[in-house]
Amino acid sequence: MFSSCDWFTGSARFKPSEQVKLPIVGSSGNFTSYFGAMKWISKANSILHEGYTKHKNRAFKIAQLDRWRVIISGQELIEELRKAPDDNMSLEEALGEVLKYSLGQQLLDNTYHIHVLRTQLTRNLDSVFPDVKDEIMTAFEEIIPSSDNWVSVNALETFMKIVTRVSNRVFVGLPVCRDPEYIRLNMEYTKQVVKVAILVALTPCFLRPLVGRLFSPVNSGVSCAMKHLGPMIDDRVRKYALHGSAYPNKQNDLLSWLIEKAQGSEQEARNICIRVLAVNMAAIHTTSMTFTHAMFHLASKRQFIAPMREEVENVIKQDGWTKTAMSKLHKVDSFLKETLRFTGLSSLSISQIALQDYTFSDGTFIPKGTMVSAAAGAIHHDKGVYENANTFDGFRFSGFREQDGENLKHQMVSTSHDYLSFGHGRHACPGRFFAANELKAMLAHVLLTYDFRMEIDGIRPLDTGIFANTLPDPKARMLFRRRIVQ
Ligand code: HEM
Repeated sequence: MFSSCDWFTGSARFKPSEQVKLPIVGSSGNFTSYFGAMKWISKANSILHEGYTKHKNRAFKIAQLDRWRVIISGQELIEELRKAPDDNMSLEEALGEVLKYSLGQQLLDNTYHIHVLRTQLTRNLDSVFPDVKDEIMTAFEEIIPSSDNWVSVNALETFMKIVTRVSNRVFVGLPVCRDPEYIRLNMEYTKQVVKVAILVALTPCFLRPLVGRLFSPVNSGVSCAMKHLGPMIDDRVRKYALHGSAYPNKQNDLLSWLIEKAQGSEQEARNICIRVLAVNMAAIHTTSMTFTHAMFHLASKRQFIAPMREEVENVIKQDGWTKTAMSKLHKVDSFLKETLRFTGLSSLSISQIALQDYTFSDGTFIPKGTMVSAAAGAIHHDKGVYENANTFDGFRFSGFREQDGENLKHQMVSTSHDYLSFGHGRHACPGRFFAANELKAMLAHVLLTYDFRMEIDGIRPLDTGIFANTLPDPKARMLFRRRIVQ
């Protein structure tokens, strides 16, 4: 039986799998565990569901090509995992396992950009909202013109372009956020990093550095980003050095916030570009796939359209297009949260690697070097956790929010041990407040501006499962036309 990371020759720091004394789900013999690991690529969701059904609220292990992964569920274990200190259980280490080869070690060694997202980006949501709204209106009108005739578009690609523009209005500002080459760079960079990460996961450990060197998109991505951002960064760094943080005509965007927080060589334009690309990577695919999933649900379950339109019209009439208005869109928020519950992007969450041997309070022993994750997808579809869990109920959470004292708990951004789409705890997604705001504004705009339907009317396209991810059909098309108000 293979040990963690002995996919041909593993790293010595990982202990043999026999020390992970847990029930196995899937195959277990020497040959069959590799077979089981191959099955993980296309059948991860059903393997996880089987494991959860048999071992709910406890731990089990599954075979992956390079290691065993321990899967946990239940309030106690999940709360314990999220509270475990970073020098015991590490997200960076888990991400670094593959991303260090595709994305580079520098981002993992210094994560100040995450702090910037948690603080400046989130605090500035109010002040950047007019830009977000302006970019949503302009991008939609240019990319999906609201004509009297139906216009057919590839949904995922179209939404990704719009999300890239809108996000980058706040990341780097005008005019770069509208530059087609810059948009393509950010869309392709992410795809390339994910492809290389998958290639790395399928490669024997000793060859991984070589695969990273040959295929990592970092150098070419940074060269292209420098063309668009380099002179702007140099100019801002100069002004910042001369006048301090309140220099004249300072733009209120991620680029400025990064420059202010960067220390030493991190202030060099090339290094700032690496951070901007990394934030785009975390933001664009997650947000655009979530929006695509939501639109596929909405176009195939049309009963949710009229109540959300009414809500948006009422709230905008009262508060205008503002961040405050977005926080009052309870039905829209609920619909997006239900999308993340029902078709979450990943069936796993809060993945961490044990940096030291760790024993959970129920006695589950996790040897150093073991990857541990929570069974998010299975929890989200557990009838014991969510009533009618296998039914998409767009207003499930807005209903709860009407009850006394329940308002905040059921917001899209509120994480918990049974809602894990943004992770949970210290490392919960730092961009989720921005993402929720952007997604709500986009959905509200679409509801008021367009009539829309699936190309095959009323039928939600099938999702694709790869590893533990649930991706919306990348080929599916949607039709849009100017909304006819009845
Ligand atoms: C609907 C959209 C999004 C979803 C579903 C999502 C989901 C997640 C999840 C599940 C994690 C891992 C948390 C954990 O393991 O505990 C994460 C981490 C992260 N997300 Fe998001 N995310 C979204 C949007 C964004 C956006 C818009 C940004 C940036 C503006 C962003 C930046 C990040 C970063 C930097 C991390 C790593 C955090 C760390 O290492 O501590 N995400 N996200």
